Amino acid sequence: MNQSKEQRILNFVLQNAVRGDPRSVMDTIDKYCSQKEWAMNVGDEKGLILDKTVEELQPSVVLELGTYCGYSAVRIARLLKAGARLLTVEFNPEFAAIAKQIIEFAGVQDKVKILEGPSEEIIPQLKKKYEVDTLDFVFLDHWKDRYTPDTILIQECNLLRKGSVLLADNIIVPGAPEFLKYIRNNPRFQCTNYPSHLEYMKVEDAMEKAVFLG
Ligand SMILES: CCc1ncnc2c1ncn2[C@@H]1O[C@H](/C=C/CNC(=O)c2cc(-c3ccc(F)cc3)cc(O)c2O)[C@@H](O)[C@H]1O
Ligand SMILES: [Mg+2]
Repeated sequence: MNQSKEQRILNFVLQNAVRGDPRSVMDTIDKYCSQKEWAMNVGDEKGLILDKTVEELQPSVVLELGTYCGYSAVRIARLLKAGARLLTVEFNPEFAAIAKQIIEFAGVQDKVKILEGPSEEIIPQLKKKYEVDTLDFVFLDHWKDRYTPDTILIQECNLLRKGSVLLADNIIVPGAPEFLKYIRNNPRFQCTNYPSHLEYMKVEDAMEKAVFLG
């Protein structure tokens, strides 16, 4: 049975990155996906916006929706302070297995927990099953039509506090028009747009940051 693209990305990391070095894992994935096979990692340009948001916030509890191969999980986890943790949600078992190996190879596994399943099932379990009080930071990068229902569900589950930050990828491409309308018209969020480019391409994309006002 021939390999998947994600399996090829994993193999390229195992053969070319430096074990225990998150930066080398990120650079190796970016190299493969810009030179060999495009893949939907947040990439190094939008990744910088993600880095700055995490560094500014110094979050203790982070939720990521859409692990995929674990590129942004490594990106986020490498910046987390001692004791801080990233919960990342992925419902495709093959992608979860690949992400687990990439996260472990990067050496950030102690800060990351992959929660396998659909976000609408996982989010209501965060408080009781995963001992979350509130989320300091949420990175949305899963199916774009799930951004809005999951943002509503996160609020219904009382998982946000004054100052919690949401950061959404792909505001232009593939686009999340319904989310943008929802979040920008919601008085409980203060929004900022960050123009950038689609990972590994010269196509325009953007990220949207939304601070919960409580
Ligand atoms: C049920 C809720 C739910 N629960 C748990 N896990 C879930 C989930 N919904 C999805 N997942 C997982 O998340 C990842 C999906 C991510 C979806 N991302 C894009 O579609 C995307 C596309 C482009 C692009 C493609 C083609 C182009 F031409 C241009 C741009 C660029 C980007 O940066 C992109 O993020 C996968 O691992 C899913 O298994
Ligand atoms: Mg994305």
